[in-house]
Amino acid sequence: MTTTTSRTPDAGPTIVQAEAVTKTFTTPDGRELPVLDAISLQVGEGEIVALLGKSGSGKSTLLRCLAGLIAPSAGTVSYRGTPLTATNPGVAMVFQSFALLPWLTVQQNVELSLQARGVPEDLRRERALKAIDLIGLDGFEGAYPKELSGGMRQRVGVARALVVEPDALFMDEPFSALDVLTAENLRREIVGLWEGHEAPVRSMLLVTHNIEEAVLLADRILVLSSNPGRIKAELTVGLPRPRDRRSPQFEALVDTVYGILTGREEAAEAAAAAAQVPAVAAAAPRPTATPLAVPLPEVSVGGLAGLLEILAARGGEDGLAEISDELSFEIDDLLPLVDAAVLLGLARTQGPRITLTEQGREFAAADILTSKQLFARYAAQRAPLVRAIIQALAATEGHKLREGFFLDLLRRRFTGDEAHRQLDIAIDWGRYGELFDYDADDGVLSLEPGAEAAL
Ligand SMILES: Nc1ncnc2c1ncn2[C@@H]1O[C@H](COP(=O)(O)OP(=O)(O)OP(=O)(O)O)[C@@H](O)[C@H]1O
Repeated sequence: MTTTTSRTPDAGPTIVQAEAVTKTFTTPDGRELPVLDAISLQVGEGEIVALLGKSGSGKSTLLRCLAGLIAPSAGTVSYRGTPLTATNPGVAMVFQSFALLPWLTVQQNVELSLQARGVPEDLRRERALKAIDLIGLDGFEGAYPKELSGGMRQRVGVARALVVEPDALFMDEPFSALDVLTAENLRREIVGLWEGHEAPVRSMLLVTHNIEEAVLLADRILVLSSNPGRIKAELTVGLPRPRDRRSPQFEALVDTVYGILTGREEAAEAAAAAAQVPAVAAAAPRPTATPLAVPLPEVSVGGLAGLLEILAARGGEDGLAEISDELSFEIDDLLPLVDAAVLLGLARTQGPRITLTEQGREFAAADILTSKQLFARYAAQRAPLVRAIIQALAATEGHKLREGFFLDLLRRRFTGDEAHRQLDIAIDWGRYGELFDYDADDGVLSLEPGAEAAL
């Protein structure tokens, strides 16, 4: 499937273009992992574009393909009409991790980009000082990264990208390692520089998993779906800047994007309505769902129970924006918890609202023993990895298996770290439901008596 996106209505000529970009990685055991599927997009002069998607949807991979840091498996990336054969010459990057060299001063770090481009020393100095000044680091030219706060280090990251006066500034989660206030300040300053035409760039592409950040900054938002990443939706943000997070239009757009990100559940509801069965049943994984096709959301049982209790206390239904506001979380932080509740049939979502199901109400109100029994049933029936572990242990003499068996299977789809995380979550869920146990000393999983009855 090829997805082509349009451009912001008044964007100028195209700077970077992707045509049917597909990227497949090979996992350590030689399996193919499709991450991007035939993505086409354009970034034009005068626009800020945000790439939004859940963790693992391939946002960073797409950004790196567009920057020419990695080559697509198929499809083309062009810079001003010329297909890339190496690093994109029109792009400078800002990374989440700042990526500064600790043994160089602020000024030397900033000059580095120019040195790499062969700019003579006196011009390097002049341009670096200008960029440092622009981003508010005047007076810190001689400081080393370790002497700076996180926010100041990221300013150096931005100065180092701006100093080359790139056609396109690419930013990969640039604010997510910063505290809330520092991140907000830096966002506003970057938008200020963009609006005032002081930043020497013609376009920006921002990777983020933060919905509000995307709505705050972008002219256009591209939402990526996962497994593999495709462009699921494109939205033009027509709000005037500076944008007010509290305005009804802003909140409505955040809600819309949230609804798109959780569209999976809406599709299930539509299917359920057509089949006249309860939406929860339709939202549950089909019997064919495998642990590789339906990963477990990365949440603990405690976190999940917390969300359900909060919802129960709010009458069983509320808007996710309202819940996250009250808890001072970003709405995105709630997403894995919401995914887990939906996967287990404990809640359903409709656009930006979440509602407890009957099972969810029962679980939230249960005493600890009952909640363990209920959880065991939901996890065994609806969480594919938990189900697969019970079935595999039940089929083995002695009802024991080494973790390596499951890790090998998981590595067919996930990287090593992800495979371990998936198994850790399944063990957390299985232990809580007293379905199986895990001995960390010898890495062996064993079935608890009676666990098969939960299947
Ligand atoms: N070099 C690589 N080799 C193998 N797999 C990779 C490689 N780089 C990324 N992946 C996998 O590709 C998928 C997408 O990763 P990517 O970092 O692009 O997603 P993302 O949307 O940016 O995620 P996040 O928001 O968590 O940073 C993941 O499953 C990841 O493990």
